[in-house]
Amino acid sequence: MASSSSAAGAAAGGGVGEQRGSPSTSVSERMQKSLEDSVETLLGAFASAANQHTTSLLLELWRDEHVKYLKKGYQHLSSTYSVLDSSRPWLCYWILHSLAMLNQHYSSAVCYRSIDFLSRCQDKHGGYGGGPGQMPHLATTYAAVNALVTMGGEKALASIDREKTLQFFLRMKQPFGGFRMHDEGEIDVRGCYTAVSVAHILDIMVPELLENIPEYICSCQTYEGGIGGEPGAEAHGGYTYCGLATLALMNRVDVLDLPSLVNWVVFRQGAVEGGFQGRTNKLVDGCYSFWQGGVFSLLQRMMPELISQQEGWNGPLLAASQGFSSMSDASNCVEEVAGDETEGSVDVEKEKRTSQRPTVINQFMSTDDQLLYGPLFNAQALQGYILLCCQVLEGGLRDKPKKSADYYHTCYCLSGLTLAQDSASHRINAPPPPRAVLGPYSNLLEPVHPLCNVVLRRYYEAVRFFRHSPPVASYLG
Ligand SMILES: CC(C)=CCC/C(C)=C/CC/C(C)=C/COP(=O)(O)OP(=O)(O)O
Ligand SMILES: [Zn+2]
Repeated sequence: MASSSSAAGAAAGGGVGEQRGSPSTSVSERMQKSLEDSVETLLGAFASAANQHTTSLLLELWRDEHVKYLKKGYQHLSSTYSVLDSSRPWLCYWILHSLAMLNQHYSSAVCYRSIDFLSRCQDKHGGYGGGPGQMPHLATTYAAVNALVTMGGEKALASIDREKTLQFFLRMKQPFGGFRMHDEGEIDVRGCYTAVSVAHILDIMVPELLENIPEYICSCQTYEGGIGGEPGAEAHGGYTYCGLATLALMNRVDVLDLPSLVNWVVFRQGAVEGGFQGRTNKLVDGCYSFWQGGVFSLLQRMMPELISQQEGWNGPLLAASQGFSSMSDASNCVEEVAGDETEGSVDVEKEKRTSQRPTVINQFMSTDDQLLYGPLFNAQALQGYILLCCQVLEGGLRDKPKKSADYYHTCYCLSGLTLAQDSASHRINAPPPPRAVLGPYSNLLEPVHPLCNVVLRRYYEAVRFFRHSPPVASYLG
């Protein structure tokens, strides 16, 4: 694609063409056709240079190589990445989460060592720094907590000081709704997301933490429709994911102009490559498979809100859900979590009442819950980009061909891959139909929670664990 603002990723059925006021059928049909062609184009290019056997090998996820690459990295965590000395909880998270998506189990020695290391990164006043003794930072706090949730088990989860984490978050909180990333640090939408995602998992979402966040994120939505890092900044996939996920966690996506956001993000998928770019006129990059793919995953779960925001979108958007049931009865939400709550402190009745609205967060309260709508992007083309262009034969995944693999891109390419595979599932946590998985079905990864990006079964374990923990003192006022 080089630097084109690609006509890609449109809703099947052509919502984008209509929204722009152009002759909708021909534009949307052409866009849809171009998306459908993109995997074919990639495969065709490879097939002409290789025999059929090689082509099917290229569509395989090279699990063993990736696992070897990740395990080797984890063994040498302290020495290999001295440039990332202030991001060591990130390395733990990227590697452990990648292994979890690949369904690899860690030895108790690895867990013990990791919990001990992350505990030494935990500041005595709350939050996690980039290494032992370093200043606590919201981003490394998110990474450390997600790494501990990914390992799971009481020792890992109980090592997090919830009370002090909340105190740290409240110290970073600004009255207008933003968060500083660290003491004296920058304020941007990452701060809102990292604080709210962690607060959601730890069950410390107190009202004063959430005050004015929706207004702040709303002020970061740009004329293009995506979300920038701060008011006035350019719309970018990383910040759009952070902003949308934060609001979804708070059930406040109503403050955004969702049709405009959809209009921006559908054009971020490369019509030729199938991968995503982070912003207009930039190159596609494997890591946006998650940041932009995650935006799509969330939008797929907030279609009723989107439809209600713009009349006239019902036709094209509903067409995008072909093959999906139109609306499910959400009343069976929370059964999964509620079933385990009998002796716990969760107000099941309240949960059930709020679950009548199919919000993103409610849709994950039950592993039984239905996905109401199909994806608004070309999930096959994205899988094609990840498998064909981002895998490195020696192990690991990358931004794009000619770049080297690294743990950040390995984590976010795999996170995007699993979301793309799951986007055609009809139920949360149910395996997708074979046609949804590009390449052999053995490519299928463990499902992740699109709001927190941890494997789904560990998300449920952590949510149950913290809901059964005593309320933090700040809660009691
Ligand atoms: C949870 C958490 C901390 C999320 C972070 C989200 C995220 C990835 C933000 C993107 C940051 C950014 C400005 C990248 C642009 O880099 P670039 O100019 O090198 O890339 P580009 O050319 O693709 O825009
Ligand atoms: Zn990248």
